Amino acid sequence: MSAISDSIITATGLGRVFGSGDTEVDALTDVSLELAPGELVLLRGPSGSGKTTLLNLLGGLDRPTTGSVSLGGVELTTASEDVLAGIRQKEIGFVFQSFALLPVLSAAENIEVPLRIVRTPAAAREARVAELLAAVGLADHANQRPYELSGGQQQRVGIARALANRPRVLIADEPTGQLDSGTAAQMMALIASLVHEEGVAAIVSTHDPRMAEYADRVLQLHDGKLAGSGAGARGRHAAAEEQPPRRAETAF
Ligand SMILES: Nc1ncnc2c1ncn2[C@@H]1O[C@H](COP(=O)(O)OP(=O)(O)OP(=O)(O)O)[C@@H](O)[C@H]1O
Repeated sequence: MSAISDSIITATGLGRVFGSGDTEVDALTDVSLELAPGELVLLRGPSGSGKTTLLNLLGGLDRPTTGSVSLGGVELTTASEDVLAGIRQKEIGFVFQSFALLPVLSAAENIEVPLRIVRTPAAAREARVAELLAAVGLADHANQRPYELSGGQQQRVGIARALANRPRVLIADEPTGQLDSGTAAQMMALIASLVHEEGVAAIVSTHDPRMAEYADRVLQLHDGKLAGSGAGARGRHAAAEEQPPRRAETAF
């Protein structure tokens, strides 16, 4: 009940068909979900099950064939390109499997890019970049370029950049796909702690079943349909540890 009224993203009956005629593909069929602040939802499913398609729709990078997505009360499905661009810049942080850093910029400058795009004043940019570099454990690597950093360090920069404008939603498509398993686990732990600290609603796709350890909730996609959902390990721990005070807070 409270998750519904608190949710930042509400997707209802999402469907996405690619192509037409003989080449038509039902990439996504009748997917409904909600995301609440401070919640890390893991999106699992085999290759081709529709994870990227769903994340693109939730992030306003693509429009559904059927259904609707609202973010903070704004209906993305019918929003103009200008409105969508503004929402993507200010309300959503994207993390990509390929890191997608600008190679000529340092770690600090990469993190600063989204702040420059929304014309944040220099002093505030500097403070936010320093805060984020520290939060992702790269305070000593501020001036290094991506090629001077390990894959895990590059993805830390990617996560910091995604959070730069204090988005309400974090969307990460296979953020650990290019990392070894130890680094991948560190990255998910980092994402989980930042999501909870910054109160961001996060949805993260992965092939790796071990990542459920860090999630509050796990959604399973199969052939473009939601095939199941359940509490992640974090969600189970949180429910056991936090339920009494939460109930008291939401008793009304
Ligand atoms: N632009 C497109 N044109 C045609 N078909 C597409 C397009 N994008 C995705 N598809 C198809 O939609 C289905 C879902 O693809 P999607 O990339 O969302 O899956 P995924 O779960 O993210 O896969 P992976 O884990 O391999 O990234 C697949 O059958 C794919 O071939």
